[in-house]
Amino acid sequence: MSLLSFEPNRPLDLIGLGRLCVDLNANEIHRPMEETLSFTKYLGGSPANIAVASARLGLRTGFIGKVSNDQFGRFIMKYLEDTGINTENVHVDRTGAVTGLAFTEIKSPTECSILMYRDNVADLKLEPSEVSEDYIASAKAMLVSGTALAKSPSREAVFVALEYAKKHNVVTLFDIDYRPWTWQSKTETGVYCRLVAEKCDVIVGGRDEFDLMETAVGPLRQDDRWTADHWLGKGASIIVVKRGGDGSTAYTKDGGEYKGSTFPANVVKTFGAGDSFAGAFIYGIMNGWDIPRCQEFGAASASIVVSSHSCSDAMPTAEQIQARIDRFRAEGI
Ligand SMILES: Nc1ncnc2c1ncn2[C@@H]1O[C@H](COP(=O)(O)OP(=O)(O)O)[C@@H](O)[C@H]1O
Ligand SMILES: O=C(O)C[C@@H](O)[C@H](O)C(=O)COP(=O)(O)O
Repeated sequence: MSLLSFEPNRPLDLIGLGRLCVDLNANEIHRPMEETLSFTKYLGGSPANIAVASARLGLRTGFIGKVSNDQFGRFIMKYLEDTGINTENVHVDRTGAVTGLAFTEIKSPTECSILMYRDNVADLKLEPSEVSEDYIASAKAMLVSGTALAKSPSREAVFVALEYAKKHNVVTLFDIDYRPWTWQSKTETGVYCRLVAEKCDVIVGGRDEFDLMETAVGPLRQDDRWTADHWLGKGASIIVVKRGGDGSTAYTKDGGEYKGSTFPANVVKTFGAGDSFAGAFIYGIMNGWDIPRCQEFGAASASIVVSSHSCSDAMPTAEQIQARIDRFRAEGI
């Protein structure tokens, strides 16, 4: 029995839904933000990064979202198009909303932080009526980012998209993607993420993100097995708990439990690990690989991205990831 069943003959493999933003990554690394003078601009936003990863890996990728009607919005649209991501369901805001910005501080390979500017952002203005049922029906899988639930109308747009996905047998993937900015409280986050998690086939998150969903309604357990059993019991097929440099554990509805390790990296910064891991992991499951191979591919991709300055630009091709795996097998580095 396969864990997930992807409809054949759909024009798109994967659709991402959520924020399309801009990352401004500090050029002078190993300095606090206060002393940083210049930044390099990249496409950003977790689901956007995952869509780029997916397209680089050769999946036919589309996106549902909204960008600002300004230079940043046009930069994002062009980047998506240049990367081969279908933008048919990406709307342009007409209300004067802005692009969300993520300034990144790279103090050391282990001390990285993000400062987000997310007031009146275009991505959260996505209206339910702007989500195309036909577009969703044209894909095999849809990835939803938890941050898209932070405010209405984007929140309702996510639920509408999930209804369409269910109706058309589109496999649903949920990246909890907790970003404290734009949420009112952790309880609000946990409650809405729970409502989405119980509708999804695959749930990916850090231990702290699963904690957030659990503590909204119960005690702090921090028990991966409990977490997995809970969400598998609600109907999910695959749960992945990520633990940074300690790797990941995946649990499957057929009773599987798989520990995924990491690859050595010359870490420049730690952000981007999760998005690259998710993109490559999804590529693996869409190719019908077993879970340990998907985790290995995800971890190898993450080791490449954390060794680079950007997230989106650094997303590797399948050949680059395979070369990373081969090198590790041959040389142990
Ligand atoms: N310092 C690191 N070195 C090598 N691989 C890493 C490192 N940090 C994370 N990874 C890889 O990326 C995956 C996801 O990382 P994680 O930090 O948990 O996600 P997120 O960025 O969403 O918080 C990990 O399971 C691991 O495979
Ligand atoms: O998600 C954002 O809006 C910012 C990202 O583009 C950013 O670079 C990042 O934090 C990546 O997230 P991660 O992969 O979960 O570390």
